[in-house]
Formats: sequence, structure tokens, C-alpha cells
Amino acid sequence: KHILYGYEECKATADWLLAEAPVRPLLGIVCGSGLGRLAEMLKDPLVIKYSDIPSFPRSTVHGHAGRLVFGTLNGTPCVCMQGRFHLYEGYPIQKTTMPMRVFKLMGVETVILTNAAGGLNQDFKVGDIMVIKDHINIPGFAGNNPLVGANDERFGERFPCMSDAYDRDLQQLAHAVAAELDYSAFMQEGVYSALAGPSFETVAECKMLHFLGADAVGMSTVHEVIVARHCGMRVVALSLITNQAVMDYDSEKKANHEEVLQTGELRAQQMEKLVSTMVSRMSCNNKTL
Ligand SMILES: Nc1nc2ncn(CCNC(CO)CO)c2c(=O)[nH]1
Repeated sequence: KHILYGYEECKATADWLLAEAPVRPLLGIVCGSGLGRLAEMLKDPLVIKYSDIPSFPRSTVHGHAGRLVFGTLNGTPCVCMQGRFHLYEGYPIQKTTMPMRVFKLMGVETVILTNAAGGLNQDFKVGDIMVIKDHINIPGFAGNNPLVGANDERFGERFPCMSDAYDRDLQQLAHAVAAELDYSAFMQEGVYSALAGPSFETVAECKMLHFLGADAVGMSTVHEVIVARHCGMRVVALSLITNQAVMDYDSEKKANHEEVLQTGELRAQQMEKLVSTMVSRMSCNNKTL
């Protein structure tokens, strides 16, 4: 039975990209809303538009450029997604996570994912960077999990463990590098919860997610993490807190995409510095790559 975006399709796309790419990437980076400038860190970049890549989806969201950038970061061969795919764009979930399998088949061993998220934890401020230590996959509760359907053993096992999805060493590395860069004042860590979107959450949903132990809420990342872990890549993920989720009915605040992108602009420089310094630490003691 033809599995949507299955092994053969991902392999064909990976081979097509490797034929174009100047480097065979070891590290994958996914840029979240407004964080696309991370891709400009790469040296000797080669940029390929998603629309030119066989079987690749198209980015449809403002703030997601829709380009794959190959290059090196402090000597480490990287591939960077400038723009990612979301359930709310109407893609089948396996389509939104296909890039993770393509990364794997190109030789990527570690993925750094970034996203913009709303802060549920009341200690969080707009502009904070949260190291994700775990996630709550709400769409998964309703059966919308990227691994549903026939399992392809060439990627991974039928029932993959997710209790260690977010690599502990790489979380510690993120905090250590942040301390070195004197970023600790706006560094957080916590649980990321995903909704499908595109509507932002209601007050009752924010209060429920917070009550369930979520520190931030977004519309991406968890599906990519599940697929990345299924095929054995290491994962570290960072949320830029772009607004305080509305938790009371009297609040004047209204979540909006423009504010998400503005905060991304504001913090983009520190995010770039954090990620690039992490990469240099990972590659020099390359056991952690
Ligand atoms: N309250 C709240 N604040 C947020 N900031 C970013 N996102 C992630 C969703 N980003 C969408 C819309 O900006 C674009 O992918 C969210 C969210 O889902 N909820």
C-alpha cells in the first residue's frame, strides 16, 4: 500500500537535494515564525525554494520564506528550513513532517527546531526563549499523529518511546551557552503544547493547558519531533515567547500574527547567536552532534 510521503518519495527528494547541495548536512535547523533570518548565519549558502523541490510542500504563511538553505555553521555542514509546514495550512500531517524524513535520509543526525509560542507560564515575559523539555501533543490525543498508518521499519519502530524526545545533554548545552552569552535573564525552560490552529486558543483552553502543565502554546513542532525521534535523530527545540496567552476574560490583549513576527525580529539576533554558538560547541566535541 502506497504510504503518503513514504520512504521512496522521501528518498527521491533526499537524493535530488544531495545532488544539488554543496555539503552533506549533519545538522538540521527548522526556523519558526519570524525566525527565518537564522538561515542567514550559514556560510557559503545554497538556497533552494521549496517550490523547486520534488514532493516538498509550499509555505503559505507570512513570515515563512519557503526556502531550504544549505551551508556551514562554524564548520558544521547544515541544512536549514526557512519556513515550516503546519496542520492549519491544510496539509496532511505526514506532509508537514516529511522534511524530517528527508533530513534523515540526507544524513542529518541532530535537529534544532525553533518556534514562536504564546506564554502560559505567568513568570514568562514576551521575548523570553524557552528550552523545550517536553511537549503535550493535543492533536495526537484526537488521533492526529504523524506515525498513524502502516509503519515503515526502515525509518523506525512501530511504537517509539517519547519520554526522552528532547535530548537532555542538548538542553543543558542550550542553558550553558545562554549563560556564557549572558542571556540567562530571558532564558526559560518548560513544556510546549501544540494546538492545530489556525485560530488562537480561547481563554478556557489557555487555562486548561496551563492547568495540564503546559508553559507555552503553539501550532507546530510536536509533529516534527515525533517523526525525528522515530527515525533516530537527536532533538533540541527552542520557543521564542512572542506574547502572553490571554488567560482572563477581562484582558484587552488579543493574540495576533503581526505581534508574533515583531517579537521574532526583536529577538532574532540573540536566537541566532544562541543557536550558532550551540552548534560550534556541538561540533567541536562532535560526540554531541
Ligand atoms: N497565544 C499564542 N501566541 C502565539 N505566538 C505564536 N504562536 C504559534 C502560532 N503561530 C502562528 C500564528 O502566529 C503562525 O504559525 C502562538 C499561539 O499559538 N498562541
